[in-house]
Amino acid sequence: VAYTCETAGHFFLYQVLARWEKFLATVRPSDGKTVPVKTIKTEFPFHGFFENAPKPLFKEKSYETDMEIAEGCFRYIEKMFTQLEEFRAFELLRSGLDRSKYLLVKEAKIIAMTCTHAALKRKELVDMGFKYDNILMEESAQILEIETFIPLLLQNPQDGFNRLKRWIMIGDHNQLPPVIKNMAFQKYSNMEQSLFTRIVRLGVPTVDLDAQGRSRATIANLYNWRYKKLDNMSHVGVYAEYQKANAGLVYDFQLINVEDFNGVGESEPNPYFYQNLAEAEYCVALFMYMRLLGYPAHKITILSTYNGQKHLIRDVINTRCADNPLIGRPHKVTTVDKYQGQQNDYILLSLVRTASVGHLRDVRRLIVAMSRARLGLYVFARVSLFRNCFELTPAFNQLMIRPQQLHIVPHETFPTSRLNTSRVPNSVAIQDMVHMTTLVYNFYMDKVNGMKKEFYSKAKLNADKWKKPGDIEVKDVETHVAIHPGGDSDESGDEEEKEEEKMDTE
Ligand SMILES: Nc1ncnc2c1ncn2[C@@H]1O[C@H](COP(=O)(O)OP(=O)(O)OP(=O)(O)O)[C@@H](O)[C@H]1O
Repeated sequence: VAYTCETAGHFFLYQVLARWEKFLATVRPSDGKTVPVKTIKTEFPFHGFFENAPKPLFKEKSYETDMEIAEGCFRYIEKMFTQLEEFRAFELLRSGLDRSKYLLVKEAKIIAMTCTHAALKRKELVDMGFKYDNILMEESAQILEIETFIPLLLQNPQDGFNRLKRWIMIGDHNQLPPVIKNMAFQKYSNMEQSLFTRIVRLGVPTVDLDAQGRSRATIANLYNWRYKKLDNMSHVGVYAEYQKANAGLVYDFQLINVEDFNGVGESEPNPYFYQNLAEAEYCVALFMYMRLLGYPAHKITILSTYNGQKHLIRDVINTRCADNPLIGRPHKVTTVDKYQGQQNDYILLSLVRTASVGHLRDVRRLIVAMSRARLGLYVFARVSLFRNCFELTPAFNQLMIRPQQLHIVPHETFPTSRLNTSRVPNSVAIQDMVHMTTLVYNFYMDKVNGMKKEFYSKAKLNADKWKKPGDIEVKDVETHVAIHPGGDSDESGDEEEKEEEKMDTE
């Protein structure tokens, strides 16, 4: 009770402010009389508090200067109590929700929320007296036109005017639009057109990004044709990670043809739930291969263009490698649509379909898929199907310049010092999915056997070194010996202890 913000408030009022006002009454000149400079120093009531301040506190040269110092000191004290007053609400508001609401309305300078949250909580926010001047809307080409307006209406007008001053929309109409499940609404009412896209189509001036800083230049070529002007930022050609090749792989991007496995290509166990087992196995095999070479799992993402395939790939991973500490899981296994706005160093992409192109025919989906990788993009697909799709040709023409079999560099480990531009003399072309899975299995067994061998030879070495009790020589101690037999003031001492101390200070 003694140390609450409330008591601090009373203390300020009755002890601090009262003293300050008394001080002012003494030192302020009245009726044209002058007050001696010295009076400020002698009457100042907070000498004790400013004990640690550089001395002397008052210069005693002019009345104005010393008065300014005194007022500065008081402002310092006053600020502390003002802050305590601001925290006072937290003594009363006990639940996390109440506290966050208080912060939201009174303190927060920047508030982040989704448009869906804004829609759900609109009434609550307006009732709370929520206020804001600027809106920054990210991925606004992916928001329904009607939803775009909700964030603009989270506060009541003041004197008949909306206080909103600025609205910045960031988005890319070349990537995927909002999701409309009903086909009639989507196509015939054109509900999938966002306000952002409408504004762009109407010719409203926009600020266009003219350089990308994510992908290698070679990978950027797969999608930059879709933009008016999209160069590469300078660091993309300069940083070492962009200059080095992808370890164990000949190319930085490749389209890998996947034929039927046991006579099956795409399958549709439920309506619109497309799967392709051969591609799923191939993707996972490449992931396992990369992990065995030393690629970190969190740098690899597996994408597919269908939800069904996402589930199948997850199943394959759970069966083959998720519980294996040598391999584990990739950073994410998800759909291209869900991955819009995200990126990773290496993307393995499964296009699933083998009978018809399906919804990849929408170039916006292709652009999202091609633009997620920083350093490596490996696309698994039925080449004969996709190469004939007119809409996709600018990307597929480039993909098809390279061989359509995965080319690997055996025995190279991650990270490699090989430059991305250098030629690889002894690469191996993978014939098909079965070839890859067999190779990965053998590679895995070799690695495990190698590790076992190393482990046992080390164990043997340790066994050779084993000493019987009494074998250890007692050396003369040269360093300081403590007076007490249990005392340990030895400077050169315990490494572990030093580590602990270091960690403590950090
Ligand atoms: N100025 C910069 N310097 C260094 N790297 C940059 C710079 N700008 C962007 N990048 C790199 O590019 C990546 C992509 O940037 P960002 O996520 O802002 O793009 P975006 O336009 O939101 O992409 P998308 O919407 O397609 O996902 C960043 O993660 C960063 O690695």
